[in-house]
Amino acid sequence: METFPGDDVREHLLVVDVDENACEPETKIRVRELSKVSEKGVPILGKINVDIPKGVIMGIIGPSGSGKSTMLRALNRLWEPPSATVFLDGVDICDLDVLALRRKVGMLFQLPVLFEGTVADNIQYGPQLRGKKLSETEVYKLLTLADLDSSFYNKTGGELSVGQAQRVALARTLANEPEVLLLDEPTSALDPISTQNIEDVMVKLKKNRGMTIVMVSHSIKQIQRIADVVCLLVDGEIVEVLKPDHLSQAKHPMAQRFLQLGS
Ligand SMILES: Nc1ncnc2c1ncn2[C@@H]1O[C@H](COP(=O)(O)OP(=O)(O)OP(=O)(O)O)[C@@H](O)[C@H]1O
Repeated sequence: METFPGDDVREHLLVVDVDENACEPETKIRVRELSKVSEKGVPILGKINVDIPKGVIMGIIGPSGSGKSTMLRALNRLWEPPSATVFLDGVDICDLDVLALRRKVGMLFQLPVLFEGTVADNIQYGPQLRGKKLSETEVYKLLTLADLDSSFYNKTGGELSVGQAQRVALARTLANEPEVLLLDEPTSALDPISTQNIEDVMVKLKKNRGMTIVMVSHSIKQIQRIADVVCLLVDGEIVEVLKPDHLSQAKHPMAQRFLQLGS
């Protein structure tokens, strides 16, 4: 069996078998002893260990300032993690070309920022950087995948609602054919219908494409709707990894308080 630095912590790992019939689900992202200390010496992340199985939606929840975004950003090197702490398909992500990594591990933020030009220009941008020109049909397919109809093709950012812009940002990310999607509170600025649209797309991407999705959310209800597994972060440490319907069994006192107050 392949071993990784920090694998001696494996027995302490909080691991959930997402599919109870599977012996050991394939790990897409492996995090080992990931720590971060601020420039002033304040601990932000403390020796995080987690295995993210392939083809699941993992929700990350926790109180404000607990390190959720920092952890997420380490997974595609928006924050550069120390070497040998984050592995994609068993390869240290610090050894990968950073742009190639970010194509494989795409990210969507809380507020979508579209480039100038049309929706189609935005969607074609990533592949174009690699010398690939997406055809009109390919752009339409990506629009459909992000739950947008063909009328959006020639619209500009200024003509879109935040929810529509978020779906364009999603289509733009999907144009790079990522294997993993990182989502940092992707629906916190959206109305309930736009939220549901995005959630539906996530579930379809997992089901139809086997996509691995890691989503930071402040909404416990959202996590319960779409996540297969939940990672609970408190003060820079993972205190629980649970199935969403087992959240009420979280033992950590801060976790319990957070869950009681959460919506
Ligand atoms: N570059 C940095 N330098 C100093 N402190 C930082 C830096 N990045 C993050 N922090 C601090 O680290 C802690 C964790 O931040 P992070 O944004 O990861 O938390 P979070 O759980 O995502 O919070 P929120 O839910 O409010 O978005 C916070 O106290 C934040 O102020």
